[in-house]
Amino acid sequence: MSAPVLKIDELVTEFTIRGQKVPAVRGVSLEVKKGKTLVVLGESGSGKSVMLRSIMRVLPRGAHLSGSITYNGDNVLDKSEAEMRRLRGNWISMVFQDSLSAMDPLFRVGEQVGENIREHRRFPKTTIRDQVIRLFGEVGIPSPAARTRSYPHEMSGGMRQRSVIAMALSNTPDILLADEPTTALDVTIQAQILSLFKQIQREYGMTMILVTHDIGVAVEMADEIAVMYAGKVVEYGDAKQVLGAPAHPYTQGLIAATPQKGKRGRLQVIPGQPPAITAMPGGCAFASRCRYATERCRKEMPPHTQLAGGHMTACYKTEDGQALAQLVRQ
Ligand SMILES: Nc1ncnc2c1ncn2[C@@H]1O[C@H](COP(=O)(O)OP(=O)(O)OP(=O)(O)O)[C@@H](O)[C@H]1O
Repeated sequence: MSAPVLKIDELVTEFTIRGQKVPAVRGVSLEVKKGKTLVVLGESGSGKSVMLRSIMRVLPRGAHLSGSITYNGDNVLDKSEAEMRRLRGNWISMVFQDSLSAMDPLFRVGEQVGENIREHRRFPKTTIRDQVIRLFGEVGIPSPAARTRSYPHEMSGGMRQRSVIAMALSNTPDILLADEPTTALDVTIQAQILSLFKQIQREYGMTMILVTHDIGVAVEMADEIAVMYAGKVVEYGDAKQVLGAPAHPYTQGLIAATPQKGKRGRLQVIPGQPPAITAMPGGCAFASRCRYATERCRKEMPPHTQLAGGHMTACYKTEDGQALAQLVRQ
């Protein structure tokens, strides 16, 4: 089995809200293997983006990080800001949902991609220009040489997202972090961008962490899946296991709420809302929405239970289920 390229251990990310430290990420441990895609799945507000931004250390002032994020044997959290600048956009790159705000409206897109190369490499101007044109061609932008001279607002959403991807790839990073990279795009463009990611991954052997709330994207892209709820990973494992035999009631609910090909009938929406980070309950944060919840779930946070094949879940139902299975076997 290949070693993890990136390993996150007990990551806690806190914000200061009205003078109080409030965690948005509450002890996340994850790893991603070379050339593989880890999809982080969960509803809005579950802490997916904050977790991804914690890896890059691009968080608002006052945010506090603890735990460890190991990349190339070093803890990213121990690096100086100068070391982080060398890492960002060079070894680890990020693509955000909103391509318009990812680009400066005042500069031509080609210049912005070129600038990202110049920041990290001492290449002559003409080499950089050629590289930008090559990158634009690679990400499927038609007439790449002409397009490098466009301003962001002159491009369609899909083309602009392609140029953001070109920027993220410009220094052939080891790891690409993508935060809802297709959410703002219409369905056909979404499919094109996802297949572009796959193609790039094959060609560059790149490792990816992709954040999404869309199970369809997870089905399409994931080697492994981490399901996040209220700042914690509640289920983690091989994509086929997590999607095919979801163990956590939240994952089961997410899947039941997703339209499936060839299946008719009403979708089962998960009732209620996730708790706000300022009002986190003591036990399992999903308990108030879970039809299996017991008193114990409301009082104590269930520990991680290992299932077969590295599949993990944090739910007393599974733990009790396993205990029952053991009793039956005895
Ligand atoms: N700068 C901040 N200050 C205070 N709270 C924040 C800050 N940024 C994010 N949060 C809170 O942290 C929680 C997690 O947010 P996050 O953006 O990671 O969720 P998400 O799962 O990525 O959802 P979405 O898909 O809506 O972005 C939310 O409750 C959010 O309000």
